[in-house]
Amino acid sequence: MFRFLTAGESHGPCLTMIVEGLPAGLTVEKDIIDADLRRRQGGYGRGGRMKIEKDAISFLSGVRHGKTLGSPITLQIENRDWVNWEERMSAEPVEAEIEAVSRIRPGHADFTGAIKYGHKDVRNVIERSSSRETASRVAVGGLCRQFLGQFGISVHSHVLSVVEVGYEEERAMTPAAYPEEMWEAVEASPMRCADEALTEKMIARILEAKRTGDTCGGVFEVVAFGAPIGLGSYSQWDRRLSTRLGMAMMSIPSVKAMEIGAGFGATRATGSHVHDVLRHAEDGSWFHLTNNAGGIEGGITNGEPIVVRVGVKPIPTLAHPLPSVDLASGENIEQSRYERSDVCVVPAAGVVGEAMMNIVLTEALIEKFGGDSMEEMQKHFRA
Ligand SMILES: Cc1cc2nc3c(=O)[nH]c(=O)nc-3n(C[C@H](O)[C@H](O)[C@H](O)COP(=O)(O)O)c2cc1C
Ligand SMILES: C=C(O[C@@H]1CC(C(=O)O)=C[C@@H](OP(=O)(O)O)[C@H]1O)C(=O)O
Repeated sequence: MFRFLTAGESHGPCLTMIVEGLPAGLTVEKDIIDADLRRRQGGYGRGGRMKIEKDAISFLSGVRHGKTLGSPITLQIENRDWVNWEERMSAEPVEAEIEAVSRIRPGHADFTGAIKYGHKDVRNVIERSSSRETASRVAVGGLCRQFLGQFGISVHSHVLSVVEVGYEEERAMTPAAYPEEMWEAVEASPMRCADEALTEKMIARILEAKRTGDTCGGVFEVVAFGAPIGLGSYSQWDRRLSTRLGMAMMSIPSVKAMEIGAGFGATRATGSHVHDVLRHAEDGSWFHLTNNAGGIEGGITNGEPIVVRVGVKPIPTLAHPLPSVDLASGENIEQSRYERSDVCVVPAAGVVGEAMMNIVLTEALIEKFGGDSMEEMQKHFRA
């Protein structure tokens, strides 16, 4: 069984991850994980914190001489901002009076977290509800990416829209719709969008929001290539790959919607326009003429690219804050709190989405072809 846990406060000393269930003998490179961490830090619209952090992992257990041992893998990412927070975030009691945060930000976890855990200082909520935690997911996803690569599976993401600015035509989801050059253009774009003109328009939209103290959401797409037919199952609700991808994508903070394949679009057309016609090629392989199912039928991969589209709400912290409540006084106030914040994170959230796709596929691949070593797993996979 593959599983992982993450720990760490946003302004604490570090983030820690423990990953269990990867087979022994997998070659893992720190540089590949660090490159993913850098991609998550990027994207137009990020705030001041990303100028401080230089995310990179250290392996603390489970890897020797560049190969997994089959034992739990511990990863760590340093929070460089910690030096500015040592007193405010000290695990030990401190002499100094630390001012409590009490003005609730609408749309963040401030209200629900404070009420649920009985915190009088919203700082105690912010620290773990912060999406700093998504760096941990990307690190775990970077391990999974290297594992899946050994079985010919690769995962990419790109941005489809920011607020109302996006592709006007419905995009196909067949393998031909994703040429290799497209991903090169995505990686070169500050919006992680292959279309240069659209990239410019998205940036202009973010700037416009920023000028008025506002924030932006949008939609990203994650695509997995090379997954074999047969991952996931219809046998129980929680074994469907669609269920597991839904949970994984919806777990990303600020994600409010997800579609598989044509998604809501499939509800606006009739069956003859939606279902993907199956063909059998002369070499014995299977393929579909379209991919509206997004690579999953009956909760099981069908051999086509797995395509999910994920909706990200606008960032809750506004430079021009909304009215709210002060938790300490109970008074309605004209302005909630503003602190340093991102304005748009759709490109970064896409990289987190890639990580979650890598994680779900790793779990499903191990479930189907599992083995204690890579050699054993490769044998099962080939069979
Ligand atoms: C990569 C990333 C960075 C984020 N940065 C911020 C930020 O700087 N300020 C903020 O208010 N919210 C930010 N968010 C969104 C909040 O973390 C999120 O809205 C909050 O945890 C509440 O969860 P919910 O939106 O899922 O309800 C970010 C989200 C992601 C994925
Ligand atoms: C630290 C990260 O994102 C943070 C997510 C976040 C939030 O409220 O979710 C608030 C901001 O934190 P800070 O208040 O320290 O500037 C973001 O920078 C990160 O992505 O690594």
